[in-house]
This record gives sequence, C-alpha cells and structure tokens, in this order.
Amino acid sequence: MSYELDPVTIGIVSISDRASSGSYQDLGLPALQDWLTKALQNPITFEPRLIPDEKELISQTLIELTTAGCALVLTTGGTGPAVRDVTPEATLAVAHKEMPGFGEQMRQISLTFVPTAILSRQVAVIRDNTLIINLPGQPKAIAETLEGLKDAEGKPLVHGIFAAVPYCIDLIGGPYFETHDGVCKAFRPKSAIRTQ
Ligand SMILES: Nc1ncnc2c1ncn2[C@@H]1O[C@H](COP(=O)(O)OP(=O)(O)OP(=O)(O)O)[C@@H](O)[C@H]1O
Ligand SMILES: Nc1nc2c(c(=O)[nH]1)N[C@H]1C(S)=C(S)[C@@H](COP(=O)(O)O)O[C@H]1N2
Repeated sequence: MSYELDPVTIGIVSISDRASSGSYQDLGLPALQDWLTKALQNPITFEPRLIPDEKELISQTLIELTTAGCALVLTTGGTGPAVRDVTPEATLAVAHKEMPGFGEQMRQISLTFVPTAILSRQVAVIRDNTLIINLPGQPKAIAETLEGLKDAEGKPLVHGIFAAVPYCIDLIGGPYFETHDGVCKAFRPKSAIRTQ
C-alpha cells in the first residue's frame, strides 16, 4: 500500500435502559469498539454514547454525531418489539435515505444463529455524509451481524454486513475505509479500489 490511510471518526451508541442506569454493565460499547478496532486498518477516533431507550434522545444523539463528522454510526439495542424498543423509529426520524439491504441481510445472518432474529426491526439510513446502522442489543450479535458466518477454514458462508460498508461510505463522500481481510473483506468494484 503506497498511500496514507484516512483517519476515520465512528459514532458508537449503546441504547439500553438498564445499562445506562447502571443496573448492569454495558457490554455494547466495548463489543463495538473491539470489533471495529480488529476489522479496520484506519486510525479510528470513537465517539461513544450510552443512552436510555428514549426516542427523542436517540434521534438527537444521531444528529449530533452526524454533525460531529462521523462517517459511520453504529447503534446497538432497542430494535425489538417491546414497548420501550424505539431505535428504528428514532433512526428513521433523522433519515435522508433508507438503506433497506442492511436490515434484510442482518436478519438473514441472525436467523442462522437464533430463530428470534425476525423480531429485530433494525434499519440503516443515510443522513448527510453519514451511514447509520442499527445492530441488535445482544452483545454477541454485534460481531455476528458485522462479520457474518464463516466455515472452519474461515471462508464466508453468509456475508456480514460490514463487507458493504466501505463502498457505501465511498459513495456518500466519506473517508476510504480499509479492512483487515482476515476479519472482514470489504467488497468494492475494481474501478473503486484505491491504488495510490
Ligand atoms: N448494552 C448492553 N450491555 C449488556 N447486555 C445487553 C445490553 N443491551 C442488551 N443487552 C442484553 O441483550 C438483551 C436484549 O437486548 P434489548 O435491547 O432487547 O434490551 P432490553 O431487554 O430492552 O433491556 P435494556 O434496554 O434495559 O437493555 C438484554 O435483555 C440484555 O440481556
Ligand atoms: N445475531 C443475533 N441477532 C439477534 C439476536 C441474537 O442473539 N443474535 N437476538 C434477537 C432477539 S431475541 C431480538 S428480540 C431482536 C431485537 O433485539 P434488541 O431489542 O436487543 O435490539 O434481535 C434479534 N437478533
């Protein structure tokens, strides 16, 4: 590689009534940060937020992170059918464009792990130059949905959603995300691959 890696700012948002009030330890932010640090070659600045399941607060937080220059915002939690689960509504409220493929693929991946994957209403949207993606709240679901399912030799059986994230960010005018192929191979058309 003969070029400098772009620095990237990533918002990570854990949405949980109990973790944000201290009833249990938040495992969402560490899981997001660990996976992204493992998967990306770029220098990363994280913007972490731990908030309760309040629609207005979630929307405000997403707007704030978009304005702060995050190319990517990943949320975890609050995507289910329970009364307090409002993350998809809060995300759609700040959307300029919907990206339904991410939610469809995540449910597809998660169904290989748990039959209740169909209960997750997760969405992905674009606001200005930021891609915002909802992940389920179970901390283990974070790596599962981002990375997908691999066989014993590490060959992908179901592609994780992160494979499509770098090219999406290229298309909305963000920094060039470079992954570690062993964790997650980013897919780009040949014409979009940076060589210098
Ligand atoms: N931030 C978190 N840290 C640790 N575990 C979590 C977190 N968020 C969710 N979980 C676990 O995943 C389960 C499903 O997540 P979900 O988002 O549906 O939470 P919940 O049951 O609505 O409660 P809460 O919002 O208080 O976390 C939780 O019951 C909890 O066991
Ligand atoms: N990969 C994966 N996806 C998953 C799960 C899981 O354990 N692993 N849990 C499911 C369950 S039980 C629910 S209710 C929905 C919504 O979860 P959330 O409200 O925590 O976001 O995500 C689903 N998706």
